[in-house]
Amino acid sequence: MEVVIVPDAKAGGELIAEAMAQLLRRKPDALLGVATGSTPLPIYQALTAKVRAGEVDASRARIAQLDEYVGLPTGHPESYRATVLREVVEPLGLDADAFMGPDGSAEDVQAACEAYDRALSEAGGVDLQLLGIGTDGHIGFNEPCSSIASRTRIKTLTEQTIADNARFFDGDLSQVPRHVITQGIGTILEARHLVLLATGEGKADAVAATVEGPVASVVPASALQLHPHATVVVDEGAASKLKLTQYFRHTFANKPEWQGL
Ligand SMILES: N[C@@H]1[C@@H](O)[C@H](O)[C@@H](COP(=O)(O)O)O[C@@H]1O
Repeated sequence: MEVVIVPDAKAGGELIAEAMAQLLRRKPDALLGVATGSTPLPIYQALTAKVRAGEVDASRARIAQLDEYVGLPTGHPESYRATVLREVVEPLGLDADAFMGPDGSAEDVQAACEAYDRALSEAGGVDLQLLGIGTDGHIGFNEPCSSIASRTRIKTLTEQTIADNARFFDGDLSQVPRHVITQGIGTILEARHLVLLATGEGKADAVAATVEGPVASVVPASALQLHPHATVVVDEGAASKLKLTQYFRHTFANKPEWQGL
C-alpha cells in the first residue's frame, strides 16, 4: 500500500485525476469505478478540467458505480445513480450508456446485486476504483464486520452512517434509506488499482486503522492491505494520526516519475 500525503483536498483531487488521465491515455475505454460523498468531488472537477483543456480524451471512458441506496424512487436526486450522472458522467461529456450501476429500485434486490457483479466481470473488470472512507472505516457501504470476501449485496446502514449522510437529506435522519446495495469488499478487491482519498481530521482515526492497524473486517478499508496496488491519498488532517508519516513523505518524494501513482 502506498500512502501519499498531500497539502489539501484540491491537491489530492489533482493527483488522482492525473492518474486517471494517464490510465485513459493508455487505455481509452478504461472502466473507472467512482465513489460518491463529498470527498471525491475535487477529483471529478480536476478530471473534467483536464478533459475540457484537451489534456486527455475521456470520450470512450466507462463509469461504474460503487454503491446505491435501496428504495429511493427512480431519479431521486440523492440516489447515487443520479449523483454519479450529475457529478461525473455529464461533466465528462459522456452518455448515460457509458455508465453502469446496481438497480436500487429493483423488486428482487438480491438478483440485482448478482446481476451487477456479473456485469462488472463481463465489462472486463474495473481498472481503477476510487474510494472514500466512512468515519467508521467503511468503503462503499461495507459497514464494520462486512466479510472481506463479500460480493455485491444488500446491507443495513449503521446509525453513524445514517447520521453522517443525513446532510444530503435536509438533515432529516428519517429520510435516509436504511438499506443499500454495495459492491462487496471481495468485489472491490478485484479492481486493478484501488485509490482511496480521505480528507479532514474527521477521517484521521479511520485512516490510521486502515493503514497501520491489522487487516480486520471491523475496519473494512483495512482490506486494502490485501491488494497489490492500493494507493491511499490523505491530506494533513486525515494523516494526523498516522505514525509513519515521515516514511510516507520520504518514499513519495523519492518516487521515480515513470512509476505514476
Ligand atoms: N457510500 C458512501 C461512501 O462511498 C463514502 O466514502 C462515504 C464518505 O463520504 P464523504 O466523502 O462525504 O465523507 O459516504 C458514503 O457512505
